Amino acid sequence: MAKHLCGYVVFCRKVINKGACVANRSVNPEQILQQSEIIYTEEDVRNAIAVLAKKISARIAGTEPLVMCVMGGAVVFSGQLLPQLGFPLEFDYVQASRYHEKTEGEQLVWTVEPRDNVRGKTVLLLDDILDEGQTLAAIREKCLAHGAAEVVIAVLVEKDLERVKPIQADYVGLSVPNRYVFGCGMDVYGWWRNLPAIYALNVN
Ligand SMILES: O=P(O)(O)OC[C@H]1O[C@H](OP(=O)(O)OP(=O)(O)O)[C@H](O)[C@@H]1O
Ligand SMILES: Nc1nc2[nH]cnc2c(=O)[nH]1
Repeated sequence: MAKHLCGYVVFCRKVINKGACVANRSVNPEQILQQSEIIYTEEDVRNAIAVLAKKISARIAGTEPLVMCVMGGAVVFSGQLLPQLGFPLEFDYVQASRYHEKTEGEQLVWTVEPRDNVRGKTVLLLDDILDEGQTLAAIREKCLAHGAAEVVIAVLVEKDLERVKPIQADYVGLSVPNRYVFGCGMDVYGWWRNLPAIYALNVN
């Protein structure tokens, strides 16, 4: 059975809790963009992903990994990285959210959890951003609880918080300052995941 979920059509997966995927209409997305600052260009992002693809390939080519996209933020990163991984792999996704179109994290809400296809596999988790680390720590734990042999984590960006996090990524494309960032899959109040560059929100 097909379900419509946040613009994606999802076949035959149990949807635990339909996440809030509606953009905040009380903000003006054009104004937000004008008031923000570009911190990485499209070319910076492309170069960073090419470097990540080489490093990841050197580590997991030959393991026939299960690559898991953390929806929805990692959709752009996954889409750009996957064609550069030149070895056999399987693909799946999970969905968990704790920002809910806001700029501060709250409790993690699961929409699609990892399932038994992770058993015995090298799982490559792809996410757009590692910020406080709570999201990826929870996903990794569930993958291991379902019997994953190992979990390798790659993120497009990591936020520099200057404090210890509950999880470390194995591969980080770009480092971002401690500001709310968007573009390349990352939203700002539910908008602008489609931007090819990375921006930082200016707070007045
Ligand atoms: O390291 P953390 O502080 O836990 O934050 C990182 C998470 O935040 C974002 O997801 P979000 O909750 O915004 O959901 P989304 O993927 O739907 O944007 C992002 O995609 C990461 O998964
Ligand atoms: N879009 C976006 N999502 C996040 N999730 C955690 N931190 C961030 C951030 O800075 N930007």
